[in-house]
Amino acid sequence: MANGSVNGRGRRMPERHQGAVTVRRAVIPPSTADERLLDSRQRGDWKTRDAWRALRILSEFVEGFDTLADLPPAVSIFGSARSKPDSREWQLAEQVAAALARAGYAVITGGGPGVMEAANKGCAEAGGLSVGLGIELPFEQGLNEWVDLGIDFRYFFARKTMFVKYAQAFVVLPGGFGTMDELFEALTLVQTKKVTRFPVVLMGTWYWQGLVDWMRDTMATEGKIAPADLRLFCLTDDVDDAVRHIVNADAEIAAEQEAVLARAAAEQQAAAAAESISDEPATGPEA
Ligand SMILES: CC(C)=CCNc1ncnc2c1ncn2[C@@H]1O[C@H](COP(=O)(O)O)[C@@H](O)[C@H]1O
Repeated sequence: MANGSVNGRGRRMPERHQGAVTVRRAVIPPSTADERLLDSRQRGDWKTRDAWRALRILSEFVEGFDTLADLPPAVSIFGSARSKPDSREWQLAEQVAAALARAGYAVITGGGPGVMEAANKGCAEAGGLSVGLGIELPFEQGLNEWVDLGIDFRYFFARKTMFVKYAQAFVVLPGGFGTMDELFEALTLVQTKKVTRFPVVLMGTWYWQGLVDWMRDTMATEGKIAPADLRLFCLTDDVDDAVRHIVNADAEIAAEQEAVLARAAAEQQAAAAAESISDEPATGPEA
C-alpha cells in the first residue's frame, strides 16, 4: 500500500507499505506484489520466484493469524473507498460501526478511505477495537487515522481470508468493484457452506434494491441461484435492525454449539457408564 506521509518540512512524501516493509520516494517499485504475482508474462522464472513467493505468502497468513487470534468477536464492514463524509453511506457506516462497538464487537475494515474510514471512526469513537487490514496499492494511500490495530498486506487473497476468519458477520455498504467482490465472496462461501450461518447485512436500500430485484427477478427466475439463497442476506437501513440481526444470529450459533457440546458430553458419560457396568464382577447365586 502506498501512503503520503508528512516530512519535517510539512511536505507530503510518497511512501508505500509492502507488508512489514515501508519504502519511500525512489525506492518505491513501479508495480505491486499482487501485480507481479498475477502477471503471466514472466512465466519463465516461476519455478524460482514463485517458490520463494509461496513462503512470503505464507508469512502474510502467519502475521495475520498471529495478530488477530486474540480479537474479540468482530464484524467486517465493507464499502466504497471513494465515499465522502457528507454521503449517506458514510453516515450509515459511522453509525452502524458505533452501534456494533457498543454491542461489544470489534470492527474490521480494509483500512482505507471512504466507508472504511467512516466505519473505523465510528468504532474508535464509541470505544471499540478498530481494525484495518490495508493492501499495497500502486497509488498513494495509507491506513486511515482511525485504525488502532492495522496490518498491511501485499496480497488481496491473504487479506480476504482475514476478513472472513476473524469476523462473525459482514456489513456491506454501497461501493464499487471491491465491495462487490467482498459481498459476493461472502455469499458464495455461505451458499456453498464453506462458512455456516454467517450473517450478511446490506445497508443502503437506495443503492442495493436494484441489485436485489435483479437477483430475484433474473438470477433466481433463470435458476442461477435458488430462491432460498435470497435469504442469505438481509437488507436494511436501520442500524438497530442490522445489529439485532447479527447479535441474534450469534446467539443462535452459540446455543447450537452449546447443544452440540452438551450432546457430546452426555454421549461420553453414557459410554463411560456402560463400560463400568461391563467391568463389574458378576454377582448372583452362581458367583
Ligand atoms: C481512493 C481509492 C480508490 C483508494 C483505494 N484504497 C483502498 N484501500 C483499502 N482497501 C480498498 C481500497 N480500494 C478498495 N479496497 C477494498 O475494496 C473495497 C472498496 O472497493 P470499492 O471502492 O467499492 O471498489 C473495500 O471494502 C476494501 O476492502
